[in-house]
Amino acid sequence: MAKGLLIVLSGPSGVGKGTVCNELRARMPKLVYSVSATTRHPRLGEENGVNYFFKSREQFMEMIEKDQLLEYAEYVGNYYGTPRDFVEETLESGRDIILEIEVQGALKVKEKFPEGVFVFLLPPSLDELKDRIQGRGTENQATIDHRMSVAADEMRLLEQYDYAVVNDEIDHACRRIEAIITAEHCKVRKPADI
Ligand SMILES: Nc1ncnc2c1ncn2[C@@H]1O[C@H](COP(=O)(O)OP(=O)(O)OP(=O)(O)O)[C@@H](O)[C@H]1O
Ligand SMILES: Nc1nc2c(ncn2[C@@H]2O[C@H](COP(=O)(O)O)[C@@H](O)[C@H]2O)c(=O)[nH]1
Repeated sequence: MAKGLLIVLSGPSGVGKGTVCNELRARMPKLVYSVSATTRHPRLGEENGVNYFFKSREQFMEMIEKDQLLEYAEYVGNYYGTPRDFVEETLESGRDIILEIEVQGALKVKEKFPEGVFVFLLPPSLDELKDRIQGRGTENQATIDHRMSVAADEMRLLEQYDYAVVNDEIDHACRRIEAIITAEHCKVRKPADI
């Protein structure tokens, strides 16, 4: 059986990765979502095992030591990582999986899975990015400033991705990503790629 596609959706904080990913999952019910582990505290309404697996630092370090993470990164004071087994089992079963992760982690995934599909989500402008992260109202000003300060560096890594999608309107961004996934499924795979 052919393996599933590993799709990595990345981009700066506040660009709309979570929003676009939720909409994509509604449109593509067979698309599996990778729930990450994090040491960040839950936001209002976030549920353990649904939005994230919320871990203490000690628990997260144990996951690293036991090699349970496909990748992990420290981002603005917290650790985030992708549980390995779930991703590998999903791909083996022929289903597509989407990872919604920041750029350092995405590039580590690329080293391990160069055949993955790496999509960078861009804001229409930096002002709009700031408005979105501020408008979400989930972080304090210091955290927003910190996240914005790393956004410019993150966007410089765009050229390492396969696709760039501007999240101007959610519907447009989703249509573009759906088209990318469809095209990737139609791609002729050379023996060296398999
Ligand atoms: N196309 C869009 N137009 C206007 N607002 C948007 C759009 N996409 C997302 N938003 C809004 O921008 C804010 C940030 O979106 P979201 O939380 O999905 O970003 P994110 O990239 O997942 O952020 P983080 O990396 O910090 O988790 C939310 O309030 C969301 O409703
Ligand atoms: N490298 C990883 N980054 C991840 C993972 N899960 C989420 N993220 C990214 O972290 C930032 C901050 O997330 P937030 O929920 O605190 O706003 C954002 O860019 C996420 O996409 C992961 O497993 N690995």
